[in-house]
Amino acid sequence: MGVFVIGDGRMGTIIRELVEADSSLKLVGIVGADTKENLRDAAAADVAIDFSHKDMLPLVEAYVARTGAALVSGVTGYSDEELSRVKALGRGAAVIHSANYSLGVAVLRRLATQAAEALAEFDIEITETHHNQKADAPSGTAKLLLDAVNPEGAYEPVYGREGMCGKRDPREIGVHALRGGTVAGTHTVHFFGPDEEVELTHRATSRRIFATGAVAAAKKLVAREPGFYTFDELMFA
Ligand SMILES: NC(=O)C1=CN([C@@H]2O[C@H](COP(=O)(O)OP(=O)(O)OC[C@H]3O[C@@H](n4cnc5c(N)ncnc54)[C@H](OP(=O)(O)O)[C@@H]3O)[C@@H](O)[C@H]2O)C=CC1
Ligand SMILES: O=C(O)C1=N[C@H](C(=O)O)C[C@H](O)C1
Repeated sequence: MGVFVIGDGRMGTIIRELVEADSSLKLVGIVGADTKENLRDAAAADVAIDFSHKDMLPLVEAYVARTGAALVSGVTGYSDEELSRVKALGRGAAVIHSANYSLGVAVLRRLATQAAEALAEFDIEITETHHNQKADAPSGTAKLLLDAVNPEGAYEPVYGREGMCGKRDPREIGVHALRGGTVAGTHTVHFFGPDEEVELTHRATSRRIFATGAVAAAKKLVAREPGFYTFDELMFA
């Protein structure tokens, strides 16, 4: 199975190592920011794995449209419009986008939904912590968890608080980003009730878990018909 890796940073480098170490996979190519134009006439692969940057999207769209390669996208920081464009690639190829390819976060998402249903009167806040090189905030995973506890959009997200912001509105969910050091990614969903608190935390101790999950998703995706798939559909169905 031929794999084209898009992005040669922290994630792209690990994915390249995993591909090169797996005898069932063949590295067709890899591009980063300074070599991104190579994607315009790059060789076709069975699957492209994209952990680059939102600004790479037009080149990724062109590559998938030209080659029909399946696409595993892990890029975060997309606008709603850009995310719709990623999903639209599913009309011609098998496509998955997930803000988090770890099995642990897939389970955390389910637990968060269950807790939010059971603790309907509790105040919910989401905190995320990442390394000091992260480009986007809040993390894609924090947004994923926000959707998990707020599937109908009934609550209003509040991104940080400062000044005379007044008492907390029961219909808001605070989302807070911490940045520092080399933290691979920690996410906590807090449920605050009267005299009690529940915290659900996922702590990545290496970004290798995301790369492993993305490669596993790629192997499953290449067997699928064109369409847009979720991580849950591919890995747990
Ligand atoms: N879904 C998941 O499970 C995970 C998702 N991510 C996401 O993956 C993405 C990459 O993360 P990470 O590897 O840590 O980031 P890095 O900054 O280490 O790598 C990003 C890559 O994109 C390139 N790039 C940067 N800016 C641009 C640009 N404007 N146009 C084109 N290419 C660009 C970089 O090139 P150069 O180095 O030359 O700048 C590099 O090749 C992020 O969006 C991150 O949030 C990360 C971990 C897990
Ligand atoms: O940039 C990162 O590092 C990560 N990004 C993803 C996100 O934005 O949720 C996933 C993971 O937390 C690491």
